[in-house]
Amino acid sequence: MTDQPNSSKNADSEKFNPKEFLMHPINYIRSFCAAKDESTMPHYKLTYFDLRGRAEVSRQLFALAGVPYEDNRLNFEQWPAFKQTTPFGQIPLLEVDGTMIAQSITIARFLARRFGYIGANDIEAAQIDSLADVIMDYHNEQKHFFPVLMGRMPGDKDALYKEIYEPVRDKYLPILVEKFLKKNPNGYLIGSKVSYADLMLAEHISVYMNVLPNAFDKYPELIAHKEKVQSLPALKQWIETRPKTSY
Ligand SMILES: N[C@@H](CCC(=O)N[C@@H](CS)C(=O)NCC(=O)O)C(=O)O
Repeated sequence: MTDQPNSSKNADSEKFNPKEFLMHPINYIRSFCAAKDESTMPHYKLTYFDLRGRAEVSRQLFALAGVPYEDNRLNFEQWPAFKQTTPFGQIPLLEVDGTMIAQSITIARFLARRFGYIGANDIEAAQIDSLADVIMDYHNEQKHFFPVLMGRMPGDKDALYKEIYEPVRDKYLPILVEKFLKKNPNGYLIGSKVSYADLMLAEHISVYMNVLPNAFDKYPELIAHKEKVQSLPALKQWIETRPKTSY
């Protein structure tokens, strides 16, 4: 997208046409607003590998909000050169009209705030942020298991499941179930609308269930939560049509 077509489009859309307005006032106002929205919409570019991984929650937020973005997926040959251009040498990276924002949870939180997936007020937002942080603690405590589970690193998957995954799972997940899901009749972690923390949790359950179908048998509430979140129409459509990757 260049500046030139946008600015001329904007100028055209701002020329008031009284005849058209009197004939079709509602349509006229609608198309005026649409042209204005399009011309002022930021350009979003989200760069990551061709994986769901740390970019998927942000991609899901774009899908839920119906906001267009550039889903830039690098292959491993492209990575070394791109790495030099990033603030911290890692991806995901979000560019908003060229300004770089790094760190997956920061990106997700930023989009959630912009698009309205971070609770109904600042108290709910803080609770949702704390849940996102605790979900990251949970991921970090079992980070040596995940690459082995996915076959990316050698190791005894069954032994690590018992030694690392089960204790970490049973330390964190009951808290999410008992203190949040069971207490909220809306079926989300917090409040009455899906949040980016719900997306983080549902994505984790979904990735693990593909490889470990019985991993959450003890926690049917988490499976129900994943189904509820991933059945939201815009999200369902994204999940059905997104590039197919194992995680
Ligand atoms: N805390 C960072 C971690 C980012 C991270 O570990 N990115 C990995 C891909 S998942 C990466 O860029 N690896 C390539 C490298 O470090 O050269 C975040 O959540 O964004």
